[in-house]
Amino acid sequence: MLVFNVGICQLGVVADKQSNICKARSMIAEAADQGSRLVVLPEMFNCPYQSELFSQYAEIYPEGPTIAMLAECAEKHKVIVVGGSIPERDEVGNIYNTCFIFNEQGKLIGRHRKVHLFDVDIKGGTVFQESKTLVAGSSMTLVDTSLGKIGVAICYDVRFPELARTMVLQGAEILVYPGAFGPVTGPAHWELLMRARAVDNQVYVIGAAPALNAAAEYKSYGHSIIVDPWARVLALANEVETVITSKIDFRTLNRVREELPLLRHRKPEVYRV
Ligand SMILES: NC(=O)CCC(=O)C(=O)O
Repeated sequence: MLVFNVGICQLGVVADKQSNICKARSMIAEAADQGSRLVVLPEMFNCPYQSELFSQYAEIYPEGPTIAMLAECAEKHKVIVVGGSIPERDEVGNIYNTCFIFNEQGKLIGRHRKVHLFDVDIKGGTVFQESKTLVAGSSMTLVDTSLGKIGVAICYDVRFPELARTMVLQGAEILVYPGAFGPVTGPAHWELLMRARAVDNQVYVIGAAPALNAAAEYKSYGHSIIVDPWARVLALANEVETVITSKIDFRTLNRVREELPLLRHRKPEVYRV
């Protein structure tokens, strides 16, 4: 499909898992009512973004109320749902930061386990250690959909341009990043990184964040964003709970790649370390 709408549900995550699920359900409906064919949720949308809580909110595929809600909403509204992320427990008890992706029939078509865990200690700023409770994923996630090929990665994964480039070289036309930047790196880097991945790779980029919850321990920067292959910002939220939408038009992607053929001008033989 050449032209269609996409939507982001920038929901305010609270401690009550059931409330988060209900909120996601109604915001997916709202995005679908506004004409979105692809709906994206934020990182860790069913639980507060705190390492010590991930185990308590985790679900094992295909069980679990969050996973069931995503599948139901995709089928009911006939949309592709990129289900942000939730803590996922595997059969041996490891927990991952995982995005489940469902097609319009409510069928699971992809699952991305965050590859780069957010372990940082920014002096005077953010201290976070996902690896205290999470295990990293080890593969790239590209899904074939009725709208085209979509690459999915999660938040801190956006800082690794090699991942984006590899997905694009394998045909991704849209890169989707559920995320949750904080108040320190958010203003400095969130929009910059989303636009950088778009201009580097001449793709659409979608970054979906939770709304700011002033009572939460980890405060999301919000600012969900949709960027086109020329790095133009098509839609940008502030920090409050909202649904944002925009049109995606693959004729723009084709024109940008034709006029400025970056991907064809690459010289990988020069870039070896
Ligand atoms: N949830 C995350 O991965 C946060 C990443 C982040 O804030 C960053 O600056 O990178």
